[in-house]
Amino acid sequence: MVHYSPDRKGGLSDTIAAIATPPGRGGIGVVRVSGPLCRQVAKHITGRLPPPRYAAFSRFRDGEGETIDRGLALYFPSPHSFTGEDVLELQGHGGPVVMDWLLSCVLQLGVRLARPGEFSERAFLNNKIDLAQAEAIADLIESASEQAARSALRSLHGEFSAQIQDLRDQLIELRCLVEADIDFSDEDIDFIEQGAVAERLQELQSILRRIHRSARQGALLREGIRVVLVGRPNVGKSSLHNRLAGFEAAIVTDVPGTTRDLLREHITIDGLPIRLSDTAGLHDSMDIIEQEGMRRTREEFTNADHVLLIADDQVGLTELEQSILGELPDNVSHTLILNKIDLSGASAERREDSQRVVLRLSVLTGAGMDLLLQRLKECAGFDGEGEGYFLARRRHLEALQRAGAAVAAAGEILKEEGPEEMLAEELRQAQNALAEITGEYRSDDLLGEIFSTFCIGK
Ligand SMILES: Nc1nc2c(c(=O)[nH]1)N(C=O)[C@@H](CNc1ccc(C(=O)N[C@@H](CCC(=O)O)C(=O)O)cc1)CN2
Ligand SMILES: Nc1nc2c(ncn2[C@@H]2O[C@H](COP(=O)(O)OP(=O)(O)OP(=O)(O)O)[C@@H](O)[C@H]2O)c(=O)[nH]1
Repeated sequence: MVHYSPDRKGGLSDTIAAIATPPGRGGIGVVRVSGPLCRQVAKHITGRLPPPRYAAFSRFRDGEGETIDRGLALYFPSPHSFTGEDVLELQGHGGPVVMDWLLSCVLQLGVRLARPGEFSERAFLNNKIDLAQAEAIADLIESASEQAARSALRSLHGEFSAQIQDLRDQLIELRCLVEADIDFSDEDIDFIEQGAVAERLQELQSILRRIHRSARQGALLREGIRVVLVGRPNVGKSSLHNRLAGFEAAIVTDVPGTTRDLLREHITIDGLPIRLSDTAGLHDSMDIIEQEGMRRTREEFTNADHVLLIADDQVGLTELEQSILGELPDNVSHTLILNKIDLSGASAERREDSQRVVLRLSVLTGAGMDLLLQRLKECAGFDGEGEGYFLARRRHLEALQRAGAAVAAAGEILKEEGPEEMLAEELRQAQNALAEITGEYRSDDLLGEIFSTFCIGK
């Protein structure tokens, strides 16, 4: 991790450059430059200033006049560029040597190397994009599925920000009304009727809930859920893992205790990422390696979102499964899977009692696997529709929750006919929480935290 030391005072007046394309060999590679020195850099390297926003085929030369490469130069004069500053792109042949040479020539002209995320940070500081949009750029680059990418793109286009902004405007309007009422209270002018305020608070609450829901779905697309497979040896954990993962990742044998260590895999079900871990079979064993494996298994399921406890349908639940069920933490949901129905003769089914969901299936034949996929999506709270999501981050969910809590508190104050000043204060809190999402209300620490996780050149 590159240490992030924001120097925002003079930070925006210097010129930065980085290789914008991924490291290694590629068909094309791009060196991107942003800041006031772009014009000079263009003249030095290409011999002229390319016409604004037109790709100009040029010869790139180093300080000695030697040709580095021939490529396209693109010049975007401020403010009509990605960063809002003058931007120059030198698009050459992708290859580490050519790119490094080109970059080092640019850096000799008084330009400094950009920090990770610094181009996006400048776009943010120059009001080209807001914070949620900047985050969406990173999320788009890192998205693991098409659905995740689509959701990130919606945020990048400003749909998420627009909804947040709209909500904020409504909060501000309501707060102004309440504050006007405070200012004129001794003159006995009733600007607002209590019933009307209550109604508007409720409306705001329901919009907040709707946004939170789309954002939570989006966060699931981004982060997924952690699922752990547990069960006694030979019940079919590794087979299930492989079936879910779609390829032979774990070693499957009929010797009990084959899986001695943890196996982790990232899979997606209809776009929902699942971090799956297969664990050592749980049993009372004297083998020191197996005991260590079992200790890790227990550790793994205490950190899980969901546990799939697998048993053999022919055997059913024994004391061991009962004791595992007893060990599961309250906040970890679980499903009991009775496997190998092809041997027991039962048919695939889902049963539910007050304590748990039980699935009967066969990993070998695939019967009942659809029930399991459905169950996993249900546990994640994922509806799989894929439309209308925002690829939100925890930070956004948390801010939405705080805004919701403040609106709820405002409603309480109103109901109990508490002081209007307190009501206005809660509305202000809600408004600030929302402003954190788009970055209008922020700390430098937060910016550092966000942009330092970006890749170089972004
Ligand atoms: N070659 C190249 N491709 C790229 C980028 C880039 O920087 N360079 N991008 C980098 O992420 C993305 C595109 N993002 C961009 C965003 C804004 C502007 C821009 O010039 N905006 C001006 C003009 C807008 C207009 O003409 O409508 C502006 O906002 O004023 C350019 C690229 C993806 N592809
Ligand atoms: N008939 C039948 N056999 C199955 C089924 N699922 C798994 N098996 C078989 O059961 C045996 C054990 O499967 P594994 O997946 O290795 O079991 P495990 O629970 O991971 O075992 P350990 O690694 O020892 O903990 C293998 O021979 C599998 O082919 C099933 O649904 N039906």
